[in-house]
Amino acid sequence: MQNHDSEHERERQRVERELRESEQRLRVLINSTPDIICFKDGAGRWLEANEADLELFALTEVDYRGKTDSELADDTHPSYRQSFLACEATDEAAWEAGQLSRAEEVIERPDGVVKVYDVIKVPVFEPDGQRKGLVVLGRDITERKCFEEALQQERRFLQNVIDGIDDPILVISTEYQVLRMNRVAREITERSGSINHCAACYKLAADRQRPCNQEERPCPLHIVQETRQPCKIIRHYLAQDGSLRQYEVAASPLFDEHGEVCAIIEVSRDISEHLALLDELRERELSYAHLAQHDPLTGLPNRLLFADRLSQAIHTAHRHGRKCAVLFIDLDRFKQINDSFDHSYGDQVLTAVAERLRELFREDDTIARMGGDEFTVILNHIEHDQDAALVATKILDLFKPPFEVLDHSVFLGASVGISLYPEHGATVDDLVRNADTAMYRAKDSGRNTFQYYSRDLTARAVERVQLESSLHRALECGEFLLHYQPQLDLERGTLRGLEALVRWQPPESGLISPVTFIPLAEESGLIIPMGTWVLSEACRQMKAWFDRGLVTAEALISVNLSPKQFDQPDLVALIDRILSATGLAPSQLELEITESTVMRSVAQAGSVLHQLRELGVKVAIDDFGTGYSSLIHLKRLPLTTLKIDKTFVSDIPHDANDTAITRAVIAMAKSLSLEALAEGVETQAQCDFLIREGCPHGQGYLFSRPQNAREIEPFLRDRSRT
Ligand SMILES: Nc1nc2c(ncn2[C@@H]2O[C@@H]3COP(=O)(O)O[C@H]4[C@@H](O)[C@H](n5cnc6c(=O)[nH]c(N)nc65)O[C@@H]4COP(=O)(O)O[C@H]3[C@H]2O)c(=O)[nH]1
Repeated sequence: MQNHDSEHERERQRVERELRESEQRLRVLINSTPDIICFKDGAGRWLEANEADLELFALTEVDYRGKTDSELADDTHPSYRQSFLACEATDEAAWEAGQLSRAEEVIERPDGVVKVYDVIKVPVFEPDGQRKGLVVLGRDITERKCFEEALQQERRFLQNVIDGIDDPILVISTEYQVLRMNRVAREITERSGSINHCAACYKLAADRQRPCNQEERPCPLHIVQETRQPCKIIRHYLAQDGSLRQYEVAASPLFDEHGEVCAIIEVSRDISEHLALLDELRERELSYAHLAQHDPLTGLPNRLLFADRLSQAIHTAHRHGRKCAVLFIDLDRFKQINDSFDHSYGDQVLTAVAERLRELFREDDTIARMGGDEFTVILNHIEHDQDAALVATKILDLFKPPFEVLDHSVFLGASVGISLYPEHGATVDDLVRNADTAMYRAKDSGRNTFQYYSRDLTARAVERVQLESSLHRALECGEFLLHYQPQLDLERGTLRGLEALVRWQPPESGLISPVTFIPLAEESGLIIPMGTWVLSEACRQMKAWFDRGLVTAEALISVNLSPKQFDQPDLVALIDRILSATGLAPSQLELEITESTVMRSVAQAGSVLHQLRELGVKVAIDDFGTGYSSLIHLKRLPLTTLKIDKTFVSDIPHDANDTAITRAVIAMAKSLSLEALAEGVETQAQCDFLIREGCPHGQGYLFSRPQNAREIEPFLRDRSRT
């Protein structure tokens, strides 16, 4: 029994020793950690705490065991009070949660140091649910918290800085993700309904489902990634009020630690106002420039701008070896109007005059008001001296109808002075002064007229202007007629055909030669209607002669075509229409075109000639030998006849040169399989020479002068018998 007791005692002592040792090991263990560890019982009384915990709460010298937090709060320095009470509250929360809970607890120490602990509380229950004990583990996170706080502060500071900028700022990752934005950018995205600030930039800024592609919408992210340099682009946005806003988007790269672009900073600035201001300034500048160079009353260029334009016109004319003209216009009777009515009435009359003048001129002509009732005009590209007179006449015609101003009909006239570059001056001042002098001469010579600075030009221009207006009348009144000159087979004396030659028979004078009026008709464009009439009349007459048996089916009617006629775009169609209308066979029509007309543009002429040949019409080269035809070109063109110019024929067979040329032309015609026809055959000697040299055809006074249709008929009758 005693043995049993002592054994029991030894066993107890061993267990006690082991327990102590285990407790010591446990204590060493829990004391070896810097974390705080505490065990409480179900009523919140401290059972055990490690050294870290005791030191934290300055409990090393306090008998803490069996005391609650509230009791310890009374036993320790008052600065701990708040921490103990807070701890008690979080203990309770852990009990109620019934499971591990975690929270940060702040402990303010008597030395003023504030510690933050990350505290885990694990409640332990009895099987019947009674509270058994609470394990409290805490880690000092004061340093981390300080670091995080500093970081937060830094972030807040930076955010405040970018929020303080009034332009929207976005930081965008290379994955298009908006990483950060400032206040303005946030407000804009909120206003536009894109609340998700972390959305992709294309969704946020452009409401797109995929990244912008460079063509539709330039992407600063792409540009910066490619160039690694900052870039600027302009973007247009429709604002909520419907106005179009323009933003300048400046993007800069953000590099990572490897030097790679990891994001961009995009700063957008609304430059709409700035641009509008620039536009306004530009417009204002333009309007100042306009005011400085224009007459405020009529809006026409003023003296200053006129001088500038004239100097340009002189320069251009000089460079291209062309002419230009200055017209100086002074209103007749304007002073009377100004004196009879008030000045504002006079102003309105001047405005009306400016309006009429403006309508008359082409875009590249300048019309200016020099002051008072004086206007000037610059005519660029004057081809002939007389062209300026035609314009002056049109200006004078402008003044024929009265000006209706404020219920009054005002009759005005004008005097026009003309100076030409380079004949009448090489500078702005010379040309204006001389046009002015000419204008005074026009006033002296009875007003409502024009004068050139040089008198002989005026005389010629007047004649030309009159001739041109008479030509118009001639066409309207049917004053043109045709003469016909026979063309013969030189050897047999039979009729080859007839050349139609136009004449003008004005009622008040004798016949006028085409040499006088054809060039003018050509210049004024009148040649087109006139030429059409000649063609129709010649074809009609030829058909009539054919129908009456005066000419054979092989006989031709030759009609001259001037360069402008040849250039008509519908020439081939016109001839086709005339042939159909008159019933003449195409093979009976021969068109005469001068060498120079064809040589201007061989390619174009070739195409027209081919079309004419396809129609069945013959084509003769007129005045052959006077131009500079290249044989190669002649060979390529579908011609039928070469007409040897009468200047060569007139001196054969005496003149050695002309004889040689005529001989060569006949030989050339043969080698090109063309028919040669000599013009201006006046003597039998000429005719014999031509026959000897093998020229098959000719025309000239030797056989017949050109005569009207009725007069030529006996010749036709005679020849058709031969
Ligand atoms: N010295 C002399 N002259 C002779 C002789 N035989 C004829 N002539 C003249 O020589 C000119 C020949 O016409 P052209 O070379 O086509 O030259 C024509 C032609 O280029 C042009 N022309 C005439 N009628 C028309 C026409 O209807 N339309 C076009 N576009 N031009 C025409 O006017 C030019 C002159 O015509 P015309 O005054 O009728 O002058 C005609 C004719 O009268 C002669 O033996 N000796």
